[in-house]
Amino acid sequence: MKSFTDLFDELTEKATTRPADSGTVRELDAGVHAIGKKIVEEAAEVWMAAEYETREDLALEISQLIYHTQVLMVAKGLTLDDIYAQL
Ligand SMILES: N=c1c2ncn([C@@H]3O[C@H](COP(=O)(O)OP(=O)(O)OP(=O)(O)O)[C@@H](O)[C@H]3O)c2ncn1[C@@H]1O[C@H](COP(=O)(O)O)[C@@H](O)[C@H]1O
Repeated sequence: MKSFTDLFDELTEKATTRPADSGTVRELDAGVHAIGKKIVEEAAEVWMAAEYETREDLALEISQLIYHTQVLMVAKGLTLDDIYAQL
């Protein structure tokens, strides 16, 4: 099982090593505007899943929202500590 920190470390590594088959690299290359749109899309899917779908569906949508949010963090050079400082 992967933790929030594990995923962030993995995405940071992908941004550095830039493997050709990485969706994260493709998303980073698409830019902040495109990543922001994914976040809005996933946030809406989280909302809809919470209202109308199963707990499992909701967990999946939340995981995707976390993923795209972390991609945005990497794109903008934010660290986990930058976020923890605001919690
Ligand atoms: N956790 C995720 C993850 N969650 C969501 N996604 C992406 O978000 C998409 C889901 O969005 P949608 O619901 O819109 O599904 P979709 O419409 O089929 O996707 P798109 O057409 O929009 O690409 C997936 O297709 C993935 O592209 C993720 N992509 C990668 N990860 C993890 O990130 C790590 C690095 O991945 P790579 O960079 O691809 O190696 C790995 O551990 C992966 O498991």
